Amino acid sequence: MNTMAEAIDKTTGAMSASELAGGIHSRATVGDFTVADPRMSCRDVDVWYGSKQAIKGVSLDIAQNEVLSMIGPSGCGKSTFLRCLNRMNDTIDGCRVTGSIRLDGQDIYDRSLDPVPLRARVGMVFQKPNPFPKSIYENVAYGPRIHGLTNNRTELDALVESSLRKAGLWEEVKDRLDQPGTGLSGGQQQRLCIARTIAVSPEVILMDEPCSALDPIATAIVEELIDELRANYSIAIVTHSMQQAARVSQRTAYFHLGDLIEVGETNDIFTNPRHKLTEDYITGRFG
Ligand SMILES: Nc1ncnc2c1ncn2[C@@H]1O[C@H](COP(=O)(O)OP(=O)(O)OP(=O)(O)O)[C@@H](O)[C@H]1O
Repeated sequence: MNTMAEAIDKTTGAMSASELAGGIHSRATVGDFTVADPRMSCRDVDVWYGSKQAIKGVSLDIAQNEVLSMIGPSGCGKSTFLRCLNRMNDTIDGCRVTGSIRLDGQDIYDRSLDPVPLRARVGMVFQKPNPFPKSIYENVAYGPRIHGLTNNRTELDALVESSLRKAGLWEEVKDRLDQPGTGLSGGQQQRLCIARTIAVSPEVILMDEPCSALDPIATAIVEELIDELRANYSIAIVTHSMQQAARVSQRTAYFHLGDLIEVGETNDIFTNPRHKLTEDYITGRFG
């Protein structure tokens, strides 16, 4: 719990009534967490694993056509917050999410909303490439098939091709579409997973340390791809690499012990952090 003096010191905006009354459970975020034209809007999001609070009152927008990176020391809640954005936390026993998360204005936690189509609209790419034990073609075709996105084999073939092209993998696999996805290199497998995500027409792509299992060359290819994908999607990426955050993202959010400490233009965060905790982290004094 912060002292009032600390809380005021860390606050750029007005303090809420509950904060003034001493009921502070989260640190106020430094920087503007809103954007003019949000694709996703999160407000006062708390996440609990049983009695342990992993995310504390986080508010954050994700813009159209931006890459937002989420950084912070291990255990600060980056992945937990990312998983809230497509209700992946629903699958974890004892995990409870409160607050509001909207996609194009729609509350994604509304009881009437089916999380399965939501996870097509807000797709996820994981740390370790996880192709299905099926052919390259089937890895990409699976989603469109279960979501009924195409009417016939010709349309499905075209969708598989366009998804693999957008993921920058088509030229490398077009002559072996019937071979197992698991037979590709790590970097190719990750691009296959990105193609699989793209195939179901997402609006947002969540990436949880997508390059941590890749070598530097495969990382560079995926980073280039992330930049290209921004033209069509909103992307939120969790990364341990500050260099990667600086290379791929336009805005950066710094988390610490479940709080969103600071958010702003990536360049500003890395060259002129406003919060001491952000500065300590990016200068390597912490984390
Ligand atoms: N399934 C779970 N059950 C209980 N606690 C969990 C679970 N997943 C995460 N936590 C806890 O929630 C907190 C935030 O974890 P999270 O994995 O979101 O952090 P992170 O910033 O992504 O960490 P890292 O960078 O190490 O991946 C940690 O204290 C973690 O131990």
